Amino acid sequence: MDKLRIGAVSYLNTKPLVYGIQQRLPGAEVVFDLPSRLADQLHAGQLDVALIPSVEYFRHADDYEIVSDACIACRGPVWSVRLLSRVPVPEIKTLALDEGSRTSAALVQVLLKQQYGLTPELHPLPIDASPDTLSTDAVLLIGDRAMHPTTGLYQEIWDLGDRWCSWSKLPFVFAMWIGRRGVDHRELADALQHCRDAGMEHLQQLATEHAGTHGLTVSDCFAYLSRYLHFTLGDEERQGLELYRSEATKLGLIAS
Ligand SMILES: C=C(O[C@@H]1C=C(C(=O)O)C=C[C@H]1O)C(=O)O
Repeated sequence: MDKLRIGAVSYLNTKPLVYGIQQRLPGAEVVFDLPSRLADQLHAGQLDVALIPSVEYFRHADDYEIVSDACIACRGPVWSVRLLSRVPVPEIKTLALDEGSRTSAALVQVLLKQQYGLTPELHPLPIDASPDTLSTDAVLLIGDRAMHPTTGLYQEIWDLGDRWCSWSKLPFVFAMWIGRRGVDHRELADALQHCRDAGMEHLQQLATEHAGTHGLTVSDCFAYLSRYLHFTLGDEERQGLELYRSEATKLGLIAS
């Protein structure tokens, strides 16, 4: 039988979800990449299961199913998903979107439309380009590179987790483990849940191990993993997902 191919996000936020994954799934090949690339690889059949942006699940809901209750979510500020605006937010006309993102790329459009009636012209922010090299009014940044103090001059900085949760009074789910419908994922679901549970029990160790390489203090890294991020898809997270889906659908952002 071919090796099971699993795709996981390469950011710090995923460390607790993949704790001990290779030992728990010795027969699987685990690859790490940007969320947007994982979504494309899963869609192209190059991966069997992947941690992909939640909006991509909605875009292919007929083919996909949620494999595990392990996810990347927040219940308030998330820290690593930010809108940096060089002009007052109501004046944003051009917006660059982080190439790694799909969910937050849609979320920022939902929030700008909802709160200020804005439909900015969109530009890509390539993964290796610094926001300082672009002249758009605003930039959406996600993942590790969104966590650091900014170098440019900004009028406003939004934490998208905070904005969503304050408005909706519901959590926000950025990414989920997704596989193809009709495949028996029970064993894998069990393994992914165990990895998450083990990761949650070792957050202090993970913070100590990864703070330095991410330019964070151990206590900030621990706060990010333990207070900002949430890793379980519960009822409220599902309600948040449904609301996001309907808001994104209204703007035509779900059709793939
Ligand atoms: C909280 C985050 O969630 C991420 C955001 C994603 C998106 O916007 O598509 C996808 C996967 C998650 O890793 C983050 O990366 O900072």
